[in-house]
Amino acid sequence: MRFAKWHGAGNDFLLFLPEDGPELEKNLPRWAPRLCHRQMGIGADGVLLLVPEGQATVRLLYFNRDGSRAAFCANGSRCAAAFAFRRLGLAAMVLHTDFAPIPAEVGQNRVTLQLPAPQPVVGWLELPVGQKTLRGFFLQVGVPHLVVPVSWQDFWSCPLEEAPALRAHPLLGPEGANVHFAQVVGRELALRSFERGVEAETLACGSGAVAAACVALAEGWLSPPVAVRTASGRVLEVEPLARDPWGPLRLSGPAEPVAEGEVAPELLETEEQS
Ligand SMILES: N[C@@H](CCC[C@H](N)C(=O)O)C(=O)O
Repeated sequence: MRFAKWHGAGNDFLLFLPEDGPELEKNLPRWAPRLCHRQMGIGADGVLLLVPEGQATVRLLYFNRDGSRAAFCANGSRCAAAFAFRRLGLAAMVLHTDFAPIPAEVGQNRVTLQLPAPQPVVGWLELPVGQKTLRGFFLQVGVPHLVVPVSWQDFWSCPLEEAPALRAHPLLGPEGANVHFAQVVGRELALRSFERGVEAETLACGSGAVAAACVALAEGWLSPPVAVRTASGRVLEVEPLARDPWGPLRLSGPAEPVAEGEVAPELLETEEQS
């Protein structure tokens, strides 16, 4: 089975077209944990299946590393658009995600997505975690995000101790949320992300970057466009289409190819890996 690996600001993905392998749509929830395993697989944060539907329309299915399906992955969608440009010759397309139809444009070294307004925007919550109470802003950008403002001296190296408890906090409902620690550094928003379905820190989260940028704009921490520096060092740019920080937005950033190859059939045939 043929695969391609790309990363969007360090958030890495395995990409497939239906012709790459048999019954991918049915099998990917089971195969994703094996393919994405960092030591016993190829290694990735998630898997995408691109199903070309019309002239410039691609249905996009996203699976987290643990095999759970998520409605949207912004960095994955940017990588999918760049991959569709390379394999299908599409420079502009609409990606039909489980969240919404997302127009995407592939430029030189950058992919831009046009996103609908975040919804619902729940707002600030006080979340008890152990002996502490943490404040976080809860909203959806296709998938749920909790944005926690911090002021850490060692922002990039500080362990994300509270992240697992926040990610599954009862106040966030049964699905929990992706958790992002955000700090204004100079004119940028520095962001560290702990993702659902990966259950660990990832080097970037595109929809999380959008969520954090909206909070930064609404709270007056920064003005548009917002440069979001991710843990990979790569920067994502978030720009509202109008003045309203809660309206439709544009997200742009790099999407970089890593490898193409064949998945060893044994990887998919072996017993379940943990
Ligand atoms: N990395 C993503 C978000 C992927 C989905 C997320 N892990 C979830 O299950 O909610 C992005 O770039 O948006």
